[in-house]
Amino acid sequence: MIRAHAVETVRAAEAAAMAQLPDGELMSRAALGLAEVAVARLADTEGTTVVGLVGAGDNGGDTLYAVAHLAESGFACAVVLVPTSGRSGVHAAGLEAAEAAGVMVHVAADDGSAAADVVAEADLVLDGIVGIGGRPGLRPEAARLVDAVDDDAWVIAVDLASGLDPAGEEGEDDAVWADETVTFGTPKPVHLLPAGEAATGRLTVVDIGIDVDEAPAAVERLTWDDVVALWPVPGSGDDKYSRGVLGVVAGSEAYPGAAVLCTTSAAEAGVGMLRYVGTPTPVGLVHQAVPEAVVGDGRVQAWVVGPGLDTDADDTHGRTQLDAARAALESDLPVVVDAGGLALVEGRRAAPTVLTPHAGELARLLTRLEGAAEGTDDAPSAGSGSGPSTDDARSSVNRPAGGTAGGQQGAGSASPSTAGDELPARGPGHGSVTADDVKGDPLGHGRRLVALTGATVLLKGATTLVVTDGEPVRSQADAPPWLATAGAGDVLSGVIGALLAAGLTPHDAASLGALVHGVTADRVSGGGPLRALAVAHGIRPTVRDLLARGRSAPS
Ligand SMILES: NC(=O)C1=CN([C@@H]2O[C@H](COP(=O)(O)OP(=O)(O)OC[C@H]3O[C@@H](n4cnc5c(N)ncnc54)[C@H](O)[C@@H]3O)[C@@H](O)[C@H]2O)[C@@H](O)CC1
Ligand SMILES: Nc1ncnc2c1ncn2[C@@H]1O[C@H](COP(=O)(O)OP(=O)(O)O)[C@@H](O)[C@H]1O
Ligand SMILES: [K+]
Repeated sequence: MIRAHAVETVRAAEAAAMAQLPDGELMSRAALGLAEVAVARLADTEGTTVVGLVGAGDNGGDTLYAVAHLAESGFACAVVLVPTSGRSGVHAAGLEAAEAAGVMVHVAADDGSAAADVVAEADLVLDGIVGIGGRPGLRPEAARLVDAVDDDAWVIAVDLASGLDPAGEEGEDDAVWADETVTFGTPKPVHLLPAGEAATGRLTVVDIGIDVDEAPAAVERLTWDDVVALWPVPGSGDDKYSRGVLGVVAGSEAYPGAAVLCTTSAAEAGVGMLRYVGTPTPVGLVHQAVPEAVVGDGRVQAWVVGPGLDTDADDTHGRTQLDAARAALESDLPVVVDAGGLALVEGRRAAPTVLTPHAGELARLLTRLEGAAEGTDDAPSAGSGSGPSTDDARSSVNRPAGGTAGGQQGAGSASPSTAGDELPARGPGHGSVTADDVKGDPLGHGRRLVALTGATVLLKGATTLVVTDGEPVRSQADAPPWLATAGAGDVLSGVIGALLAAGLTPHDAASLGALVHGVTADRVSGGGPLRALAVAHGIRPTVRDLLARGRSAPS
């Protein structure tokens, strides 16, 4: 597991380490580690020239010492001092070390265009403008220098890309876009959260001897090794019931394919037994595609409610299925609620619950529940026409146009959430939340839904966030953009349901499900298009291989 720590935690750990060490030791370790990475990248790129952008704090200090090491190793090195106060504004001892090593020093405040010319010549740029002490955004003098960086230069952000919010909460376009970030001691939240991950580039952690092992993480990311630690592997005393029975209320006459996708992935994830509750068309499809599934209600350990559920159905079969969905939500069993099921959520459930919205669904749910909490009438039901807004141009999440469900051969159409995406944008207004609002602050909006429902909220996207009250946020970015395809969410809900039925906590089931779903998509895609059904069929070999990896790893 990768664990990222909040700035306060890092500063406390640094203070504890510094109390035991000679002055300047931590900075010296940070600078040496940074210089070693820079040397390796210069070798990879056959670069010879280095420029350090140096701000007013210790981030600039790290950079000055690192550039001094690089100059001593024979590279042509310069630094540009960014603060308007010039030399007097930067780390004095670091500047002295750089000059002693023969580094050229340029003061941006004295001659900005000459400094920009120097920056433009560099093969490798060290961004030491600000680190964990930075406020989001770049000042104009810094932004001009950053703009001058050559497109082919390798940009290493020192600790974090300057301009980003270290906490990763606030989105900020005006920031350095790094090829790589060299961070010290431990990753910071910004490195793993959607607001900063893309601008962070490749993440390298340099050990400087601070101890955060016992400190709570702010953000976590499961890795392949966690599959071995968390995946429910049956023992010799198990039977199908003890391994967990999953009930699935999914699919409808309007969207039958979602039932196939969801039950297929639950079966592929190795659930002990599957019960399926649906209307005649998806029942027929599930019989064919997943003969293991038992059709009809019965005792289960967990439910998946909602993929492809038609909450507007008013025929007898549809109403019976909706009754089963509501009964599952009212039960004291763990439930994964996805797509159409989200429209049935009225607030808190006492039992473990995972809500799996994408940005548009989260916007609609918040609008409805917050409207209800305020006693306003601003509470649209699913399918009422208040769909998510158009894509945010800044977002890397290029959701496909809605209504692409025909791409699932033989599986009928996917979930109503997909159809809902075709609906017109709901503009910002009284009490309403838009999909763009959610994309602009995914974590903040996820937390709002957690506060309203007490559930674990899994917010889907290029980076999938799993938010649970009292737990570090889990952030998974394992999938290729090809996974943005109709029905992929139906597959995810089946995997999470299987894990909940086996007894995992909602937080572990959701994040482990997202990891395996994303890794499977990556394998199935192999760099090209994928189908949701192929992802569902890829779950079993992916889990097998991830578990085998653990068995073959040295203890
Ligand atoms: N504390 C420690 O023991 C260690 C700290 N290290 C380095 O020290 C950094 C933290 O240093 P500081 O606390 O001095 O803070 P920073 O160097 O991150 O930044 C603070 C300075 O930047 C200015 N500033 C803030 N936001 C700005 C913005 N948007 N544009 C321009 N200037 C801005 C502030 O006025 C202040 O002068 C870490 O990120 C890391 O690089 C490392 O040397 C490892 C050890
Ligand atoms: N740009 C992207 N990169 C990687 N994965 C993505 C991206 N966009 C969406 N996804 C993933 O694709 C899946 C889409 O699910 P969802 O939107 O619920 O589709 P559907 O409702 O059609 O099943 C989610 O797991 C989501 O995290
Ligand atoms: K930086």
